Amino acid sequence: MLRFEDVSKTYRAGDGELICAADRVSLTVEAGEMVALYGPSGSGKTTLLELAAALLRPDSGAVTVGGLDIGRLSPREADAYRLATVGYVFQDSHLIPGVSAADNAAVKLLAGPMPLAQARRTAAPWLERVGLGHRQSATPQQLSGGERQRVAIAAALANEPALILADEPTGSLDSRTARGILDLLASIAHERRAAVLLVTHDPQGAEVADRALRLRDGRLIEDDPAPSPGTSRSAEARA
Ligand SMILES: Nc1ncnc2c1ncn2[C@@H]1O[C@H](COP(=O)(O)OP(=O)(O)OP(=O)(O)O)[C@@H](O)[C@H]1O
Repeated sequence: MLRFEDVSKTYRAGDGELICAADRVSLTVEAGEMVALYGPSGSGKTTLLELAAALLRPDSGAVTVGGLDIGRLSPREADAYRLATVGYVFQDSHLIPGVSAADNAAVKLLAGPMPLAQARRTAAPWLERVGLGHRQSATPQQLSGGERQRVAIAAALANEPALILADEPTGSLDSRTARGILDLLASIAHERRAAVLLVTHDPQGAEVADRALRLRDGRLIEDDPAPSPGTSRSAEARA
C-alpha cells in the first residue's frame, strides 16, 4: 500500500550544513498492517511520515501509495490526496478549544464538500468506536489527555483513510492509556485493512505492531518481526 523505494531527503540547516534525514530508505506497509518506526531523536522518523503524507517531496527515490507516486503531486493534488487517503494523528491532539467532541471529530470532513449535518452523522460512529459515544458534547477542556487523543483519532479516521500516519500519538499519555490507543490503532489496521505507520518511543508500540523498523541517522537499520527495543538482536550486528 505504502512503499518507499530508495528514498532520500536532505535538509539545509540555517548555517548551510546539509542534514540527511532520510538516507536511501526502502520500506513497505501493507493494507491491514501496523508498522512501528522507532529510533533516537533526530533519526528521521517524522521526515518519513511527512514524506508519506506528501508534506515533503523526496530528493531521490519514490514514495508510492496504492501505486500513486505522491512525490510528483502538485500542492493541490497533494491536498486532495491527504483529504481522501491519509489520517494523521499527532502527539498532541490538536483539537479546537471550546468545540464539542462531536464537532471536533467531524472537522476534517468539513474540509471537503460534505455539509455539517452529514459530517456530524459520519463522525459520530467513530466517537463510539473510540469509546467516547457518551461524551459527544464534551469540549476538549472537559476531557482527559487520553480522551482528547481518542477524539483526535476519531477525527483522523472519520473519512476512513486507507493510510494512517501516527506521530508519537501516545507521547503524553500514561502507559495504560497509551496501550489502549495503540491497541485501537492496531485493531483499525486489522479490521479496516488500513495501513498504519506509527512513530513511537514507547516500547509497547513495537509489541502491538505487526513489524517494527528502527532508524538511525536517516537509515533503516532493522526490519524484524516485532522486536523488543531492549533486545540486542540488532541489524548492526548482522550488517
Ligand atoms: N525543516 C528542517 N530544516 C532543517 N533540518 C531539519 C528540518 N526538519 C528536520 N530537520 C533535521 O532532520 C533530522 C531528522 O528530523 P526528524 O524530525 O525527521 O527526526 P525525528 O526522528 O522525528 O526526531 P524526534 O524524535 O526528535 O521528533 C534532524 O537532524 C532534524 O534536526
